[in-house]
Amino acid sequence: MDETVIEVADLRKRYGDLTAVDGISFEVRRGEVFALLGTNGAGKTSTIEIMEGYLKPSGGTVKIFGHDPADRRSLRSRTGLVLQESGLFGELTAGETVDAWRRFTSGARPRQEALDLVGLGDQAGTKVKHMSGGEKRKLDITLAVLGRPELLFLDEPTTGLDPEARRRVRRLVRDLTEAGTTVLLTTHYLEEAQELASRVAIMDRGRIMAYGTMAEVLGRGTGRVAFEMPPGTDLDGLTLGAGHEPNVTGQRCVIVTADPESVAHAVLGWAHANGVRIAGLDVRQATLEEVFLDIADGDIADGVIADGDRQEAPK
Ligand SMILES: Nc1ncnc2c1ncn2[C@@H]1O[C@H](COP(=O)(O)OP(=O)(O)OP(=O)(O)O)[C@@H](O)[C@H]1O
Repeated sequence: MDETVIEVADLRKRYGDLTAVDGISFEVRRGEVFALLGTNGAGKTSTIEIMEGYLKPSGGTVKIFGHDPADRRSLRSRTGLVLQESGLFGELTAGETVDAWRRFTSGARPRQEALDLVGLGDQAGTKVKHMSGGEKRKLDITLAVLGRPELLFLDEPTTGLDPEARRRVRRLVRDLTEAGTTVLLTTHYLEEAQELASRVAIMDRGRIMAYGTMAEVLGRGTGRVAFEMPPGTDLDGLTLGAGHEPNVTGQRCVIVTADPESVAHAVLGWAHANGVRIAGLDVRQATLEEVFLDIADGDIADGVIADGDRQEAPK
């Protein structure tokens, strides 16, 4: 199924003279985790707040399930939000908080099930004001998924959580998407985005600099293929595409490439055909963090990334 849940077209947001969002376009499809990433001040929060219906765009359009996000009434029961700043009441316990939200959430999960989802099962009786920052974050997530939303906005959901709690949230996100929930995720933990997201947009200074499937975006960075070979091996027969120069130090050969899988195939074919025994073959794709840093450093500047069969140049 390839149904569009969020459609953003030529979106702009200006604050006085400052252009925070500079004509961006992307779409989020049903059942995927879409990561919206970016440098500080890139315009992510502005974009998300427009998608959530809290902020008016200066130009362009956003559609959520085909509706204007400002039409909160049509969307409230279908979307869940985890905002950066939570609005919990200190005097209520975790259980009372869930009960209060259950009253105006149709089809809400039972209290215990909701608290167990994020590992707060033992803390139903703890007052919010006595909870740690991470525990409050977990409660925010509980409330966001209470009504089993079709679309979940997770704005830095794991900030302040310990590694075990972050793992639990990752598992929860995977379970939710397996059950058909669409997730729009922002995070500064790029490993987390790489693990969870099927598609990604990376923003810098109001524009989208990289957009596509995770594999397409990772393909923009530089990976490498490295291996050991017997002394005196002749590399002449190893045919690699343009721009791929083997770098040999002693018995070790390193090839820097944006397409490590194709290069590894070529190396294995060459070794097999020439009876060369190679060892320690190491094929490494760029990480999302490396691609992100290239963008932040201005090394990826044109920003045109294929988005599967729908080729689109992000504006
Ligand atoms: N209400 C506002 N009035 C004026 N400028 C604003 C306002 N909100 C955001 N900005 C500016 O717009 C730009 C984009 O901000 P935004 O919060 O959308 O970025 P961000 O990508 O979420 O950043 P971060 O990762 O640091 O949270 C920044 O330069 C910010 O200072």
